[in-house]
Amino acid sequence: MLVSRYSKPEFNPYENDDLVLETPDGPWRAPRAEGPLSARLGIPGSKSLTNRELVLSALADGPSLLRAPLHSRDTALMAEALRELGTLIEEVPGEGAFGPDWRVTPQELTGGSSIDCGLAGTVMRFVPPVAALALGPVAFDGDPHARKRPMRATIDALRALGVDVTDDGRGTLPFSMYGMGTVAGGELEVDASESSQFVSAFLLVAARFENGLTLRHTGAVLPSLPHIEMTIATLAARGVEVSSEASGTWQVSPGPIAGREVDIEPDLSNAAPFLAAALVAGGTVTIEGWPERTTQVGAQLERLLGLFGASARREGTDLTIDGGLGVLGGSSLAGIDLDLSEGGELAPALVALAALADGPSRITGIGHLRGHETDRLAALAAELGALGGAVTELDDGLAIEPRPLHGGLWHSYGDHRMATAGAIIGLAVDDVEIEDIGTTAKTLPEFPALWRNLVRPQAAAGTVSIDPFSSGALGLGLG
Ligand SMILES: O=C(O)C1=C[C@@H](OP(=O)(O)O)[C@@H](O)[C@H](O)C1
Ligand SMILES: C=C(OP(=O)(O)O)C(=O)O
Repeated sequence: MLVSRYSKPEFNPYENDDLVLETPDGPWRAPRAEGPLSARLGIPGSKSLTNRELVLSALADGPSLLRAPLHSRDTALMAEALRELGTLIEEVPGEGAFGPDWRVTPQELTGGSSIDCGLAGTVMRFVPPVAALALGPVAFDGDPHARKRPMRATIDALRALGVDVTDDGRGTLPFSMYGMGTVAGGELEVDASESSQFVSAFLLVAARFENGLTLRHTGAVLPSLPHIEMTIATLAARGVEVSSEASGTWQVSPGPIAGREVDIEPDLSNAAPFLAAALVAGGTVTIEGWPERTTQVGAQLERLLGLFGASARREGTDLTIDGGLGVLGGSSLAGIDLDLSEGGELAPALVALAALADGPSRITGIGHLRGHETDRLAALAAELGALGGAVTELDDGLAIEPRPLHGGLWHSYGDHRMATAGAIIGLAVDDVEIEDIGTTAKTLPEFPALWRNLVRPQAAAGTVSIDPFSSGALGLGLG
């Protein structure tokens, strides 16, 4: 089995001592908020956009430049997977505050490789259809828990397209396939009820199939629709039109995928714990570089945090969430009743807030979170329960009864969003320790440092204020 831990590339993108990456050996004591926040920060690039643009760049008819991409374990794994298939991906100096740009030069795709998917859904779902266009065998495996994530839809779809796949019948990693160098395409049925990524994966490569693709989703539910919209938008920007004549059906004509220069937006879902912190500690948190228009589901945070009682304001490219007095200052958080099927990746942060609210909450439409980095419904219920909370698993979600919480060890299950949910609780509850905070490197290696800055009291004002990334404070240390 391939098991890799993420380690930052040799370059040090940060000229700011506040952003030294922390990788504690033992549990990480979650900082307690000591007063209302007045924080301002930038967030590294979107995982979902970076990994889509890497895939599309590898399939394109010319070179691409990804500006300010995310540098994290999931994107490093994607870059490595595409390199394994022959793509040239180089780091080049750029303007981004969190690492270099990526120049991608597509090459003929070649097999004869092993792909480490880590725990990255985007790698395990997006890369196999690309490998179908390579000539030769390609093996896929990942972390121990990755072997529990649903992959049957990928395996079945590859076979339906005529690709030879060898697996053990469990519908998970590991499996291997034999790419024939070309795929005819045509009609394809996919049950994407367990993950929208099964749809995105085949749409991303479909223009390279000889006959294009008509893909029909057959399952009863389809989660994370904005992520499919994101796939369609990234394709459109490269000249590939995806049409949809009926709900759950998409058509892609064969044709070239254009190389392009693209600015990667900040990861708005990774902004969730930072914005949520304003409701817990009180005061304001401002995220810089918030896009005016985006397909990222994190854009819904303005509305979703409003349900708990926050107010939001946009000034230029800043989004500010104002948590008023916050839980710690004595204001109450409203309980919520929410169908979150569109934005399941926001659930851990929202569940943490719900556990600190004044009334009960129900978050539904997220049964598919059982197939995420861990079974997030079970993990959230267990970890909040262990701190004195009362969280009940529903068929497709969670019911949360706020209770007084106490400190304790919060397990991360190798899941970045479990770790950051624990950090939200730790703002308000003494002695919360996060087991394996390093797992945040999956999408945000800077999390521990950014979080510490967030809650660091500002001596003079008695509030915290961080501004490490504005006005070019972070230059690249690349010569
Ligand atoms: O396509 C993508 O980039 C993603 C789609 C969603 O997956 P699911 O549909 O499996 O929830 C989301 O939760 C995940 O974080 C990223
Ligand atoms: C579900 C997630 O990730 P993945 O891309 O591994 O599916 C997530 O980041 O919340």
